Amino acid sequence: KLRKSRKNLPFPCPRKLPIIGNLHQLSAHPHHSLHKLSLKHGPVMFLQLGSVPTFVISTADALREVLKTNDVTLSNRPSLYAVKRYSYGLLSISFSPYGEYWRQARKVSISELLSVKRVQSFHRIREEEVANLISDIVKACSSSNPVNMSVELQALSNKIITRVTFGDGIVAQGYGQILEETQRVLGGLWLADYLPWLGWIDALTGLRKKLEKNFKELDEFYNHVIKEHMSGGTQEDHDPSDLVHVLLQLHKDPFHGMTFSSMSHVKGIITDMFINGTDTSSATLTWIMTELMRNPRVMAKARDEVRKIAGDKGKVEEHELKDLAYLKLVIKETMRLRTPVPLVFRETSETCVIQCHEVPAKTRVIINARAISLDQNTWENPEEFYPERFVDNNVDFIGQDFSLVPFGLGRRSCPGINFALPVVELALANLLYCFDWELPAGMTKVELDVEEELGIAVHKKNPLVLVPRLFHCVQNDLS
Ligand code: HEM
Repeated sequence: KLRKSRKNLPFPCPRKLPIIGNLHQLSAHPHHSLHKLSLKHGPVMFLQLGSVPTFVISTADALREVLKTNDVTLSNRPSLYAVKRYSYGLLSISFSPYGEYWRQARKVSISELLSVKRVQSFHRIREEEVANLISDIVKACSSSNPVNMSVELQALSNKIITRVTFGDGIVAQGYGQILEETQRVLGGLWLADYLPWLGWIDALTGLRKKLEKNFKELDEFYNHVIKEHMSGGTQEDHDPSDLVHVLLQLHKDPFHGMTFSSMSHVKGIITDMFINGTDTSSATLTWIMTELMRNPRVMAKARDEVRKIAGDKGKVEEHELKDLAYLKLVIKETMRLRTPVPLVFRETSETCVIQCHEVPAKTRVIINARAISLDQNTWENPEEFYPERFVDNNVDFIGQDFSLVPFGLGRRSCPGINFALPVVELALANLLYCFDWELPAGMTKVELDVEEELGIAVHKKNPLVLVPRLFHCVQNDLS
């Protein structure tokens, strides 16, 4: 029986405070707080985050039940203040509302920017950047210095995504700081997103000014890149074609030009690539190294596999990745236990029915991917890092059975999975092949305090610092 919609929806809901609702119950790690609340209030709970009505879904069964009848309605995204600006008025794939523009932009991006063939064309960039990373670490080996792996891994994924997106000529011109600031501003807490009527405080605290300054710099950077590409400045070295080059071709194409009709459309998609493609891969790699340090048995097994496959030739090459079965299990298990994007944000596009109750349009929906990975009803000993759990369990990354959703699921699932995995696999395989890893003197276990930016786990204040020991098959002078 369908019950009428109400201001306070009749779902389990933790106690609210006036004005801020349930905001005070979220810690610096919202996915942890939400997980804890869900254990008490149930797998589908209703929160009032400021003035934003929000559903939180925390188990595979609940996700299956809710999406069974609401897959399309829940394929919308909330439009957040900073996101609107950086996506040139919601023209990115990630943030555009569910509808014709999103459908076309996503379809074309999957076939032209993130296809297996396109990703394959960037193998030289991946191999060069992984070789640079290894060579930096080799230098640290000779001086016995510890290495800040969080910084190294973030630099690796930044360099790869920047070269792939903007082309080689651009990297040297040092725009990294602008892009880093963009990520910081996007990750900030915007009152306007939770209490719109208090949004003016974002102006008082200087957040809006920061955004406008950074957006102007970013836009100038994009204009510069686009001008260089149009004038052929960086086009001569276009093997492979970088993503800006491909987007400009699509913009000129009479057929696709309808989708990418203005430069703002092109810029919206560029933002998609580097915002989604950087911290996600580096967070994954940092978590994998963390879990391997905590689990020496798994570290030894993964390292032995890699060294057996690559033999004594001094490095692992991309064509060998397909043979690294255990390494893939390690990655999958890390994405389960340490889900790098723990919260997936959606919004209802129209009124829908959830558990027999009418839910209005524009209700925010948070899928707690981390909580789903820790659900006792789905996973045996869910807190244990045990890659072998996937040996006889074919559950995939892409959420088809709802129990593992690190890349989201359904229509809005991550289209960058084929881009991300070769980066993660190649970097990890070489880190394990080239070095034995130890904790710095005096440290007995790995402690990582993880912060979140944009919902992505990052490790900046308390980075992962490790001491590498060179494997004898690797030359100690790679230069
Ligand atoms: C380990 C790396 C990555 C992880 C864990 C990850 C995770 C995610 C998640 C959880 C979502 C939301 C999905 C949903 O709503 O169901 C998403 C969306 C998205 N990701 Fe990724 N991602 C990764 C890498 C990448 C890369 C490398 C790119 C592109 C270069 C990318 C591009 C996107 C885009 C464009 C969307 C928005 C899709 C849409 O709204 O239709 N991602 N990603």
